[in-house]
Amino acid sequence: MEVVVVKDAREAGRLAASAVTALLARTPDAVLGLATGSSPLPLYDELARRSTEEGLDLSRATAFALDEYVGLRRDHPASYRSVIRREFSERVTIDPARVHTPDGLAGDLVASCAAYEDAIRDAGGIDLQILGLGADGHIGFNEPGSSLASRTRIKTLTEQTRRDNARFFSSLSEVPHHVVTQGVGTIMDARHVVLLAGGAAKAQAVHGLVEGPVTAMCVGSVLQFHPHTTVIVDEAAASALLLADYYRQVYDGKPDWQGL
Ligand SMILES: N[C@@H]1[C@@H](O)[C@H](O)[C@@H](COP(=O)(O)O)O[C@@H]1O
Repeated sequence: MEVVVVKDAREAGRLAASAVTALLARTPDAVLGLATGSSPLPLYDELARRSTEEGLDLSRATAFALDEYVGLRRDHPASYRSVIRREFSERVTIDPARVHTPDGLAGDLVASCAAYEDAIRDAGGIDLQILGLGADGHIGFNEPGSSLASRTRIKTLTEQTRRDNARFFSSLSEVPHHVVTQGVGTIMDARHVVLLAGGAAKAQAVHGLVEGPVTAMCVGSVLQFHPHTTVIVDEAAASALLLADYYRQVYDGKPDWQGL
């Protein structure tokens, strides 16, 4: 696991965008995994800028979102389908037909979760998975106690996560209780994971993820078993890391050609 401490969210976005750009240069038909929440927004801004100003080409890429609320209408501004469209698909050259979001309105949610797993597999698996981090250590919507081998399925949100996400809704009562999320095992299958976290509210979760024991109580800690994870954090989110100076030293001494 590589930990990169950056100055601010913009720098985090630029660094993550460079990983996406390098991947697309090698593999124009790459499969991206997309996260929602506020942490990846500077990344999507930078991808949009590179598309407009530098000709970054996503026309052959495919994307799969991590999660979706159950029962929320598709065109609700807080649905992850809407967020991914607004922040990503409509601002880059990707074919909208190749941008997938779990279906939180499916009549048969269990079958729809299995179909989502099949679609990821049929696309060749995810090359680069963007992740945020919940204050309780969740990735996707895999709340504490999630099976570390889980696949795409229905989960119940904790009240903490509902409160955290209420800012995207007109009131807390509007936040759904249930979601569909890629499982922890699904995320672990991605070939490269780039996790973005910023702000002091994430400091303990970042410490647990990077330095804590691997435990379903901090689901992100399972990434310690992942062969290629890059954790990009700002100073505040890095503030509880015991080995922060060491991570800085490692990154500063890294040759440019290595990339992320
Ligand atoms: N399902 C999303 C997660 O994928 C995201 O990582 C988390 C953190 O969001 P933020 O980046 O806004 O702190 O929020 C939601 O719970």
